[in-house]
Amino acid sequence: MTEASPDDAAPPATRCGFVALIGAPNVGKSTLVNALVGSKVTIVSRKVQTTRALIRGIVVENNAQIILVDTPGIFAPKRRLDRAMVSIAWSGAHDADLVCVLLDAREGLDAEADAILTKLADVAHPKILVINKIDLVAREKLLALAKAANDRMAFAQTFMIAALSGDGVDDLRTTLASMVPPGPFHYPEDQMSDAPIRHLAAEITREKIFQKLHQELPYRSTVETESWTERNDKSVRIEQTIYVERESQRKIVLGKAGATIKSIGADARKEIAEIIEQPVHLFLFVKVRENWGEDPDRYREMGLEFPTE
Ligand SMILES: Nc1nc2c(ncn2[C@@H]2O[C@H](COP(=O)(O)OP(=O)(O)OP(=O)(O)O)[C@@H](O)[C@H]2O)c(=O)[nH]1
Repeated sequence: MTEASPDDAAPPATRCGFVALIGAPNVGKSTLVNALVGSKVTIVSRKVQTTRALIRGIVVENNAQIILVDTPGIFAPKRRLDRAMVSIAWSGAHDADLVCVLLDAREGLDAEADAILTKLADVAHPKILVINKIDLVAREKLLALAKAANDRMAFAQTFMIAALSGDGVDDLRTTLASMVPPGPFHYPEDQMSDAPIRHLAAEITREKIFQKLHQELPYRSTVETESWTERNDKSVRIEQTIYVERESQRKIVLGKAGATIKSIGADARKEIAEIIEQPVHLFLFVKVRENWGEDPDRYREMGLEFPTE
């Protein structure tokens, strides 16, 4: 009879860690989170700075749980809201086990990328260079960019990917899984995102406002889920408020005879219903709140600290 070695009895070794994605606005962080997770967890938009709060995607790969911290694009902060976004981005980088630095293959080491690399010198965690949007540039240019970035800063690894098509994303996922530290999973295995579903539903409505209104306005609006009621027939009644800063903006969101808000609501309802796999009744209200950008409560709702400076 052979005796079982202690190893046979031990559970399989797991790994778990936080990976911060850092990069200039529009570099493709949200697209990458979605590609790594394999399901839509954060909103993606052609406009810059759509990601306000710290939304995580969670990936399980080869006995490892990778918790992705999708930070807002880093940029020179002027308004209070912008400063809150920048400060949360950097706290994400310092708290994470690994940092993925994203560069846009087309933009290369432009002023924004350069500022990020300078700031990253203070972050002690291993850094991985991810050059995204490789579908848009020639191979020689990519190699030159990889070299220039590595000359500038020591990266543990360099990846060239196209987050949109998924090219190179599997390799990156496998590498991240091997690099996060050993430890138990922080979240149940089937969880994709810890963004509360109410928050995700508000993000979806905000995404629809972006899509319908191609102007400055969406940056001046915020959406909150006020109530979420499960009904006996398995449907959900959701009430959301869209805050804008001025009456003129409220009129734009409503549209002629309410046409714009109706169409925003119809699109948002459909997508929320698909995600929660339940019928949804969505009620949208538009309220004017002057200077909501200076109201601490609105920040709390978005999961941001209110900067006091
Ligand atoms: N051609 C191409 N476009 C991409 C790729 N990845 C992302 N994009 C596009 O780049 C734009 C910005 O992507 P996002 O994922 O919203 O960028 P982000 O960095 O999260 O932006 P912020 O939230 O504003 O910081 C979108 O139009 C994407 O479709 C890629 O691999 N190739």
